[in-house]
Amino acid sequence: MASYDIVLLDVEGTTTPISFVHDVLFPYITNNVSDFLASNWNDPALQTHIRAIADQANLDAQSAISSAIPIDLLNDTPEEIRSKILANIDWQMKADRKIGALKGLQGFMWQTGYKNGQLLGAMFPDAVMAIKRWCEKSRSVYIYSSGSVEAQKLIFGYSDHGDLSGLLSGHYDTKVGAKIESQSYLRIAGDIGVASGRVLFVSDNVSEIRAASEAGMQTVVSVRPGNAPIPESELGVFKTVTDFMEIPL
Ligand SMILES: CSCCC(=O)C(=O)COP(=O)(O)O
Ligand SMILES: [Mg+2]
Repeated sequence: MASYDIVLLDVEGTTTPISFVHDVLFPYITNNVSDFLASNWNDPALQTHIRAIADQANLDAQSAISSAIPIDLLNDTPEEIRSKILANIDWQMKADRKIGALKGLQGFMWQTGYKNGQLLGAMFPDAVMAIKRWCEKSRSVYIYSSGSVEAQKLIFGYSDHGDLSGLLSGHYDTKVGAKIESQSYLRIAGDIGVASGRVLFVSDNVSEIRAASEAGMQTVVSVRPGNAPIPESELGVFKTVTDFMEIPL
């Protein structure tokens, strides 16, 4: 592996167990969303997320996605809107959809859970050790996740290893582009102001790794308990680690 200046990390399956996302973060949403919408309906910040979910639902309905029900924010009653939004969140979460509107609402809701102590972001200990070592050795660490920037700041800010936010130089979510498109990685390198070859991207998802590699980034696949197995056709194509401290500096 060549030297690198920037480390770009995925979250779920990389710094954080998939089980934490699926068994803690997602149930927090499904268990609380109905009450949360009822209690906070008139909050302008919530209404911004509602509009984004409705816009996405209308796009999905136009694209004939079978579970999508159009939401008419001007003519539906508030009760109709609320119940359609709840149905929409339910199917999107069951499908584990990595789409900006849903991820935005999730991050907004998790804020309450982290701040009141119900949620504590789970980190693999070796990921935290490696992030600290990279910072000590003058590498800058950035995050790129399907989770919203707000959700990323929360999981690292309220982590089971304390507040890690000071170790991170920046965050990207899918506003910069889809994680399986190489253009997204070129945009991130451009935004940081570095040649893509000076960036090391670590993720559990081989399609993301392939896209980053096509953009010229160096890559490592994160192999963690509970992650999806690497497809047989991809075995041996990319460097893999089970512990971040194995990644050379
Ligand atoms: C970053 S906070 C919650 C995780 C999440 O919702 C998610 O979709 C993570 O996807 P990733 O791109 O980090 O695998
Ligand atoms: Mg991931």
